[in-house]
Amino acid sequence: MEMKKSSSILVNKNTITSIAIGGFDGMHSAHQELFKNLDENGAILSIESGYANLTPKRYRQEYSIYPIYYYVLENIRHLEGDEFIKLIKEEFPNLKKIVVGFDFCFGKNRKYCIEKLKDLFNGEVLVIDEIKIDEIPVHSRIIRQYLKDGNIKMANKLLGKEYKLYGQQIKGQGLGTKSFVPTINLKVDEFLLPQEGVYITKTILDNKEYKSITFLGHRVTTDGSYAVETHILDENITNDNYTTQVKFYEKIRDNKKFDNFEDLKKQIFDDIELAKNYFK
Ligand SMILES: Cc1cc2nc3c(=O)[nH]c(=O)nc-3n(C[C@H](O)[C@H](O)[C@H](O)COP(=O)(O)O)c2cc1C
Ligand SMILES: Nc1ncnc2c1ncn2[C@@H]1O[C@H](COP(=O)(O)OP(=O)(O)OP(=O)(O)O)[C@@H](O)[C@H]1O
Repeated sequence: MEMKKSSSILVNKNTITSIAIGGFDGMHSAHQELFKNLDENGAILSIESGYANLTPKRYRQEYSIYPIYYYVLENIRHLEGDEFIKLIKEEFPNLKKIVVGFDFCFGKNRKYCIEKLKDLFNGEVLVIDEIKIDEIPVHSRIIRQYLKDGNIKMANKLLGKEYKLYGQQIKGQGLGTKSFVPTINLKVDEFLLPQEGVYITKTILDNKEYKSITFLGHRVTTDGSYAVETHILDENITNDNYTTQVKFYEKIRDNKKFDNFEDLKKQIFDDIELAKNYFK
């Protein structure tokens, strides 16, 4: 199906004939399976719990061609089952089909689930069985845990893409260029930060992608403060104040305290060699 990405603000809800419902933090491979079952006038109904940190709300549309409509859980959680369905029918008057996963529940105390949805909705309800990859069920909470454990490979496998976060460039200690290597220091809000350590990454500056290596953690060797720092391989990038994106590929080691700057510097150059070989 050849379709352009559509933003929910540009799409009239009257044209929508199918929706997928859920939280959709991560827009991971199981979520994408749901979206495959939407028709060409499909939409995503994303229920905001406030906990999303894999793809915070304003970054989610990037991962689907279907327009995303957001509902705040706090505002709808008190609804009884029939009230919830009534609301959806009012919002999308031409709705014919609802796509949800096997564990979808809704309404007050989440007491209404698939059977109730089929009873209450006078259209098609398509239920997707639990999607697993290598026997591991695909869920946002499981992906979060892999990231917290530094297991980027598994997180990416379940995501169906590289985990990517957005950050704002900030000033560092000013030590990097002088004593080690130049780095872009980032302030990251909203996104889950993987475990402390050194990672093979790609960094996107103004829509251009660069091979990079990224350190996340407390700078235990220098000032002890928490930092997210990216060093771009192969190129000399002057620090321009672009919103920066970092895509994670693999963790190469834990954060470590070094006895002196010289040892840390040696280690950083070894890390850089490893990263260069990874991308060969
Ligand atoms: C690839 C790489 C690996 C790093 N590894 C560590 C580390 O293991 N331990 C540590 O304390 N700091 C580590 N750092 C952070 C350095 O301490 C940091 O770059 C230095 O303090 C300069 O900071 P600045 O950019 O704020 O001036 C690493 C930095 C890079 C780029
Ligand atoms: N592995 C899966 N297989 C099939 N459907 C799924 C799967 N994971 C989520 N869904 C469905 O996708 C929609 C969005 O669900 P939700 O946002 O709760 O995803 P989740 O990844 O399970 O999140 P969490 O881990 O926070 O519960 C729901 O309709 C849900 O039933």
